Amino acid sequence: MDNSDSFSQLLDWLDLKGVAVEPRSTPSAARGLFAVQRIPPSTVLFTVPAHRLLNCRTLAPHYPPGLDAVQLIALHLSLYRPRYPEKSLDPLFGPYITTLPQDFDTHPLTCLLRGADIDELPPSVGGALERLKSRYLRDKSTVEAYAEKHSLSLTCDDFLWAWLNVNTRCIFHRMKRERGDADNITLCPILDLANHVVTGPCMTPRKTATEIANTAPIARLGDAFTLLSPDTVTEPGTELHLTYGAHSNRTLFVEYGFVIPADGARAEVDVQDLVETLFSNDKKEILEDAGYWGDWKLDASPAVSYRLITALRLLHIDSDSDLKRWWDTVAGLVETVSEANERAWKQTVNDTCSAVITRAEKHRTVSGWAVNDAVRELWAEETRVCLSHL
Ligand SMILES: C[S@@+](CC[C@H](N)C(=O)[O-])C[C@H]1O[C@@H](n2cnc3c(N)ncnc32)[C@H](O)[C@@H]1O
Repeated sequence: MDNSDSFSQLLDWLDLKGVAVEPRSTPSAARGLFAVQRIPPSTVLFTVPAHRLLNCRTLAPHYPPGLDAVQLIALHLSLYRPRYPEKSLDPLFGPYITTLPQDFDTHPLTCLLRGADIDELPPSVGGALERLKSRYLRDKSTVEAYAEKHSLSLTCDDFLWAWLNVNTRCIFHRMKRERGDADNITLCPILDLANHVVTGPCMTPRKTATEIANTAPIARLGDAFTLLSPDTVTEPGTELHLTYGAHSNRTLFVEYGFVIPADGARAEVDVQDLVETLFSNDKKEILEDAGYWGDWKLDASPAVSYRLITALRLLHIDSDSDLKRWWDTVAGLVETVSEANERAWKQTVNDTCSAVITRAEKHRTVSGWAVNDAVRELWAEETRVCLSHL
């Protein structure tokens, strides 16, 4: 939003006056939301009426059926992407769409699609980014087929911009009867200018009546969205944050394109790619049957995830009687298989940590990603976590 008028036009469109927050530039996150006055604890910052939220209910009346919420919102945004410095021509949500980021050139998905080398990322990060790319390509092909059927004109570049807006800016909002429905999302003006923090004072959405009743909204367009200030006093000039979730840096990087520096991050390493090669097919099948295949992590506390311990205990079993004891550990009937087995899996953790550190050493220089610093931090985090285990 280069044009400082855009925010006041947004407030006019939302029919909001005296809002105690405004967007300002930040050194590391483009824009953020800042207090313009002293704000008492847990104060209503603003309420966005249901018809100004961009979601499956507010868009459904304007499109034939056939798309899920992500696809529908992304389609709508891509049809009305502003040609900066021109405003969005959308008669429905133009003043809001005009405030969206101009591009996502530094987002890892954009870098990957433009040819960045996935091997420069830690393997678990690369795997997560490949999965994000698959989600994107699936949505893109669904929306392209829909657009062709309904004679709508789309470009790839605009769809990527739109899809990344949805992926990085949507928030949970109850739209459907089931709480777990993936369509329970919305874009919400103003709120989507808030950056993420892990801990500390945070704004929170006020629970809607629908959410409290645990049902679908009664109103056709769903509920309004009210944002509350943190539960402590906010001084003027302070940045107001949201917490996007208890995400690892891997998830923050892949989904949102940033990482939290060492001291604030929930540091963890996923060692599946190194550990899975150690297993025979038979043992892999046992782990799959037991529900313990994959999602094997270490953190810097230093802790080894229970899933990884369980898998490594099985790795070091070579008799039927020990296998029976292993099943007993899974069932919670005994604590361990044997002392020797405990020593063996701990040694495998050590060996794995050494391998992770050696691998990270080889990736000191990274060049292909617009967010090279973030990539370096991901490698450094792998080293830190693994050193804490040695
Ligand atoms: C919901 S938007 C927040 C507003 C955004 N900064 C803007 O300028 O429009 C989410 C995006 O903000 C950035 N972001 C959020 N929290 C951040 C943080 N703690 N550090 C760096 N960037 C952050 C990331 O680019 C993320 O994809």
